[in-house]
Amino acid sequence: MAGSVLRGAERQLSQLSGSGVPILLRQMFEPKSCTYSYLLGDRESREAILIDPVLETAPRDAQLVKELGLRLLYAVNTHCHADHITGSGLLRSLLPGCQSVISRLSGAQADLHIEDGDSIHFGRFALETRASPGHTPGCVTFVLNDHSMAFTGDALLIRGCGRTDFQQGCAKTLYHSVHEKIFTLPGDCLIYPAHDYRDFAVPANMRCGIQTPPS
Ligand SMILES: N[C@@H](CCC(=O)N[C@@H](CSS)C(=O)NCC(=O)O)C(=O)O
Ligand SMILES: [Fe+2]
Repeated sequence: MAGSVLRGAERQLSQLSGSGVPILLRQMFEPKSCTYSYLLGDRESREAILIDPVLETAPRDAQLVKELGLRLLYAVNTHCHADHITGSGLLRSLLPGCQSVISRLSGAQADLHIEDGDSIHFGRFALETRASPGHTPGCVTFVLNDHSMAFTGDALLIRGCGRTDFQQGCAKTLYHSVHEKIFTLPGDCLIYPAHDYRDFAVPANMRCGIQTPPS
């Protein structure tokens, strides 16, 4: 049943935003590209946004939006992805009223183009757009209006950052973005990256690889 699939693929995170207003937050994972997508909703108005959806999991995401009784206003991209096709195009077909969003600097097609300083509103909440170029020139970080959460795309990953060797990447630019746009957030701001690359090889090889008992 779809419900059990959804429960396996999503994670319910913090219930309260920093301002004490209850926000709905679901973290969803797409295993092929190791991508996290984030569904954020206002429990009162039921307005919602989805950050970094993936094409293959767009039907799953649309179903979750319906099950939770949400109205998806925006399918938002932190940047023009190189490792997967965005689900925003399919989501706007599956969920009428949903608009696709990406930065103007990305050069990509979308219903809405955003720039540094723009806010995306859903119910009582808003996401502030912070330009955080370096991985790509059009990368942005989305910060919840009370600064309790930040969605960093590939600018800041888990103990690392996005690569800078293609898509007009620049290590120096990314260094400045991370230090000036992300590290300046409050110390208790929760960081939600776009990927979780789990390294299986090094931990296994530290234990002498895969050991099978002698036959
Ligand atoms: N290293 C990745 C390979 C996929 C990849 O290149 N991912 C990008 C983000 S999607 S454009 C990236 O910046 N990765 C960080 C890196 O250090 O490579 C993998 O392990 O699968
Ligand atoms: Fe990327």
